[in-house]
Amino acid sequence: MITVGQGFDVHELVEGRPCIIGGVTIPFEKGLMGHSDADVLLHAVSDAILGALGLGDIGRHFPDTDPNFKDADSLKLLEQVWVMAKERGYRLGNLDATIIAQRPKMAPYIPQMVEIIAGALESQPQKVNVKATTTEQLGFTGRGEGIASQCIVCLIADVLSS
Ligand SMILES: Nc1ccn([C@@H]2O[C@H](COP(=O)(O)O)[C@@H](O)[C@H]2O)c(=O)n1
Ligand SMILES: C[C@@]1(CO)OP(=O)(O)OP(=O)(O)OC[C@H]1O
Repeated sequence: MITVGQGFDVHELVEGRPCIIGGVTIPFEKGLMGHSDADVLLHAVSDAILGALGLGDIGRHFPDTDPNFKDADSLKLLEQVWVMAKERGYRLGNLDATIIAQRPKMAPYIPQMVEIIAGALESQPQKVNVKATTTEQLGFTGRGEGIASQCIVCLIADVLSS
């Protein structure tokens, strides 16, 4: 059986916060604002998996009103989401994600992001694709006010036929 899900997230870029994307701390003059560490890519990945499972979104499972998730490591949240997928018998088919940011340049950090996401999903890096695009200086991402990410995921459950 195959199920697919998609995720989308946005976080504001502000001064005085670390810029953590895909589990990688990227040297940059600004960072992402959020209740958690605001890892916009891992949030989109988590939402895509939860969508594929029909389980809502990360805000439902990890509310931003809960002090337990203040400055939470989004990789740990993704690992908890992955437990939900495994409990239902799923493994990763493939995942494709896009980071939408004018700056910083993501390309040097993408291989590390892929390794981190594949590790969290107990899968091979070949099944995880992460890419980046600017918006040609248009819109809130183009003005550097925030960073967005989107992700689509395919999960597979092997069912025995009789
Ligand atoms: N924050 C970003 C945005 C883009 N890239 C890479 O640059 C290439 C060109 O981007 P365009 O928006 O002009 O298509 C793109 O292929 C990305 O690989 C990046 O590293 N970081
Ligand atoms: C992750 C959570 C929880 O700390 O907080 P934020 O970092 O604000 O992120 P958001 O993308 O709004 O998603 C859900 C939240 O509940």
